[in-house]
Amino acid sequence: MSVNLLGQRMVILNSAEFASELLEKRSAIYSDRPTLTMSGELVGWKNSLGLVRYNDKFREYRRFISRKMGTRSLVQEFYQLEEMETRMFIRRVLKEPENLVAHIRRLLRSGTIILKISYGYIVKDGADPLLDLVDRAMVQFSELTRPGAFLVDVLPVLRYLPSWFPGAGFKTQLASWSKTFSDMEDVPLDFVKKQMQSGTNVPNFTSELLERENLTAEKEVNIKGAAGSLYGGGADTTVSAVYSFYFAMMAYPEVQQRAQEEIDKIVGNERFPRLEDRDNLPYVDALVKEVLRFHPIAPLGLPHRLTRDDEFQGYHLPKDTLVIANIWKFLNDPDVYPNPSVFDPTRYLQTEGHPPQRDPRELAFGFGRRKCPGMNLADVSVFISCAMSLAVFDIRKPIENGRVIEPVFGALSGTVSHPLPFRCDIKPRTAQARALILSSE
Ligand code: HEM
Repeated sequence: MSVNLLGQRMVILNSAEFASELLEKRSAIYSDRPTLTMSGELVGWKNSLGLVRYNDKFREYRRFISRKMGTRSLVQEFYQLEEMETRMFIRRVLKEPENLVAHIRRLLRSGTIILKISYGYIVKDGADPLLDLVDRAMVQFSELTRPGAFLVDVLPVLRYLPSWFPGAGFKTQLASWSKTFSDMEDVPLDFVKKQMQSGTNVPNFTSELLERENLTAEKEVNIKGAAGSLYGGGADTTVSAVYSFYFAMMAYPEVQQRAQEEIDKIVGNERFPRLEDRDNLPYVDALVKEVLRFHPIAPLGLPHRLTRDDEFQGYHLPKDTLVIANIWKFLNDPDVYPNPSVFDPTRYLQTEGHPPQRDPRELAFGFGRRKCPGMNLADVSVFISCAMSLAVFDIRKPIENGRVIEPVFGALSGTVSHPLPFRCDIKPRTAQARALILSSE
């Protein structure tokens, strides 16, 4: 489908095969990003990987990140951290099950994990200045990129007009937004440098690059940009996945039960499941795939910009076209995933006469050279959150005035889509499960 929005040509791909043909096989010309005047040019987010143009900076960022988490075996370095932090998460859920989202955010968004990986920073209990800063920056980013929020994105000329001019009022707040963005990159970088000088640094993404790379001013800018991008990309996405997992378990008790039976049989009840157990837990593994399909977290991915004219199946695509992959549609295609609205992990299990359905991870993380660089880490985070939760909790529909409340799934729109808030009843499965959770104290 092709639309023209005030002179900007956009092509929306509604077939996974087309996405692969164009964004993957012709990646060399389909990997640029659009220019966003407000958030990108004026506030500074153009230095964050998701918005970086397809150039040397892009290649350097990707190289930095791929060396740290580009393969499944590389992310094994984070297994222990993931398991430890997820145990803390489980304990918080036990103590305050009604604050489920807040706990998921603390684990995955508010970055106990990502801030440790990127900067070796340990988030303090209660108010934490760095956490507060990066969180503020992320909230501002989603405000700044809300479609239609700023006229200057449509009429870039407004950036040159005084703030009293109609439509240019954004200028009064610009300085404060830009400062939040630059602080988000500078404050943690200074933290790492100080830790390195004082010999108290816990090795991390930033310190390893500062040590290894031949440091020039430009390199340093790229290192802090790449580290900030990890937070930007990883903050909200995995939160959404784990939250929709809790919804699915409440709505599909038979799936929950089968996954728990598998864990009981393979892992037992004396310890939590570990990431090394994954190969022996095919149903839980399939369940994680279904979590990524059931609620597409990035329903339209991020737009790819075409850098020269192209022809495809008789159509002409002019240079500068924004090409959008309709990931939501790919993951809900009834020809690939029959009864797509049903949460069913058995789709991915091979049975007599039934080959497994396509692994949703091939679609959910985008395409070509812009494919999500955090996908291996995300996959590990989502798996361990699901497996540990299943091992110790029963997740049930809430009961109000003696009546079971039937769950209705809804999701918010946005670049990153979150499930609408829902209530669920979370209890330890057994006294032994409760003791296991508390033993992690
Ligand atoms: C389940 C979780 C996640 C999903 C579904 C997801 C999905 C995506 C998608 C669809 C894109 C756009 C790809 C494209 O343009 O074709 C993307 C980009 C990106 N993601 Fe993720 N992501 C997830 C988790 C993460 C994590 C944990 C990190 C960081 C550790 C991360 C970092 C990024 C970055 C930096 C980009 C921009 C890449 C670029 O423009 O070159 N993501 N992600």
